[in-house]
Amino acid sequence: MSKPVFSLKDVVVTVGNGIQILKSINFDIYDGDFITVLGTNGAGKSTLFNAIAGNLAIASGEILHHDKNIAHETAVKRTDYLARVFQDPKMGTAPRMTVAENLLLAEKRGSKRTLRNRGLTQDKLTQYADITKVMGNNLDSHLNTATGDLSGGQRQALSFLMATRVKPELLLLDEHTAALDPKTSEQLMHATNDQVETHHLTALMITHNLADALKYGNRLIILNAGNIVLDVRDDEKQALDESQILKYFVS
Ligand SMILES: Nc1ncnc2c1ncn2[C@@H]1O[C@H](COP(=O)(O)OP(=O)(O)OP(=O)(O)O)[C@@H](O)[C@H]1O
Repeated sequence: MSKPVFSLKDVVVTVGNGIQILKSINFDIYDGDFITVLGTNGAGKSTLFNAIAGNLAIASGEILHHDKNIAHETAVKRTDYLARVFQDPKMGTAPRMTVAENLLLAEKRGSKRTLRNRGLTQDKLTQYADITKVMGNNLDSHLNTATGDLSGGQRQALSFLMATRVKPELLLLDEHTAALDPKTSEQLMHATNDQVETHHLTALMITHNLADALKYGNRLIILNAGNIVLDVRDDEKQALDESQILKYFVS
């Protein structure tokens, strides 16, 4: 196996009273891994994402990005190579800007973000119509619509496209379909999987949907009480069923 893109080495996160909410987490993320992340409420899934993204300081350990320890890099610096989509459709998009303007802004990830030179040429609009169309939810008809006027599903699809407009080395999907109705959620999940496969994205996806966690991705991680209690890939993951997974959901 090639070298990992990211490695977590003995990562510990504590809160004020010294309680460890992540306890010596170790795992490697390889190029093209699509890892579904499960665990009970309070298991530490969001904390893990916050630690990787730099929104939460780690107490000890290392987070390596191509062998460089980034544990002390700011969250903003880490957006040069990481992107995240949140559960809340209101996060990740600017509500008063149009869909096209948000996509243009997303192209500036890693460089200074400004819309001074808006650059929304006809070519760009055609390109944006193509990339939004593949999400399959009519977002392509709303390129000039203010983002705040979109449905939750369209807004999440836009957040996804923005997070991947400049291909991140790691995409963090933080229950990104959880706030949507079942049909819209399933539709976005399909589109997500298509995009991950088409663009060979490397992604971690938190979900409480066991069926999705089993169906999608090449690898599955289960967290419990701040520990990784299961980390399986490929055939071993394929062989799992929901009842086997539920055994790891102990509180
Ligand atoms: N800043 C904080 N201060 C104190 N406790 C915290 C803090 N952040 C998280 N915790 C606690 O750490 C534990 C892990 O929380 P976390 O949000 O990572 O869990 P989770 O697996 O994402 O849960 P959920 O599925 O409910 O979103 C919880 O017990 C939570 O209360």
